Amino acid sequence: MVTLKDVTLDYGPEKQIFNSFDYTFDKGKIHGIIGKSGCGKTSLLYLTAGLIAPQRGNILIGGTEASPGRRDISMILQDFGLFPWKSCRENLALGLKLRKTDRHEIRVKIDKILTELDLKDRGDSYPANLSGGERQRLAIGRALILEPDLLLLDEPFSSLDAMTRELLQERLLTLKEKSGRSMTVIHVTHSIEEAVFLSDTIHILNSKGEMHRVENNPSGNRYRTSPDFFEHCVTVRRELERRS
Ligand SMILES: Nc1ncnc2c1ncn2[C@@H]1O[C@H](COP(=O)(O)OP(=O)(O)OP(=O)(O)O)[C@@H](O)[C@H]1O
Repeated sequence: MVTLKDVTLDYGPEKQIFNSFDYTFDKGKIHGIIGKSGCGKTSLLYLTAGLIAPQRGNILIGGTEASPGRRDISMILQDFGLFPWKSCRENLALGLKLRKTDRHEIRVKIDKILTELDLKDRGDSYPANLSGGERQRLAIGRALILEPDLLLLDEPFSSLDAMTRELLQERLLTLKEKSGRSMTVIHVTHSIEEAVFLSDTIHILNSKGEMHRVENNPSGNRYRTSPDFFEHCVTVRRELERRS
C-alpha cells in the first residue's frame, strides 16, 4: 500500500501542486493516473519514488518512508534510463549485480526475462540498435527483473505506434499476472484507453491537487474489444472533463 499523508508540494509560491494531500493506492493493484498536462502526475510519481521530497507530510510504502535507493521499488522514466554503452544483457544485469546476486542466478533470470519479453535474440545488442518497442521492453525487463513490490511507470508507451503500444500493454498485464506476487503498479498516462485497459483503479488528478477515483474492471486482453471497454472509456472521459 502507498499512502500519502498530509503532503504539501510546491515549486515556489506560484506553483503549488499538492496542499495537505491525503491519498492511498491499494496494494497489488494496477493504478492509472490521468489528468491535464502540468497538473502534477509526474511529481506524484517522483514523490512516491523518493526522488523529490514534499515541503510537508509523509509518503509511506508498505509502512516505511519513500526514499531513493529502496530495493522494493522500480521506476521507468519517460526516456527509459537505459545505459547506451551496455548491451541488453548488461543493462538487465546491472541492478542484480548491485544486489550482489549470484552470477548463475543472474544468467537464469536474464534468459527468462529476455524470453518473456521476446528479446531472446537481442541480448548482445545495444540500446541504439533496438527499435522503440524493443527499447521499451528492455526498460520494462530491467525494472521487473528486480521483482519490485512497487513499479512506477511514467507514460511508458507514449512514444510507440498504436499496435506496439497495445502489444506492450498486453505484455505488461501478462507479466504482472505471471509474477504471481502482489506487485503494485502505478502508471501515468495521457491515454484514456490505456488507463482503462490496464488499470484496476483510475485516478483523475486535477490542477488543484485533488484526486478522484474511478473503479474499473479490466478483464485481460479481450477487454479492449468489448462493449464494457468503450463504456468505461466514455465514463472516464466524462469524469476527466468534469473533474479537470
Ligand atoms: N523542478 C521543477 N521546478 C519548477 N517547476 C516544476 C518542476 N517540476 C515540475 N514543475 C512544474 O510543476 C507542474 C507539474 O509538473 P509535472 O511534470 O508533475 O506535471 P504532469 O502532470 O506530469 O505534466 P505532463 O502531463 O505534461 O507530463 C508543471 O507546471 C511543471 O512545469
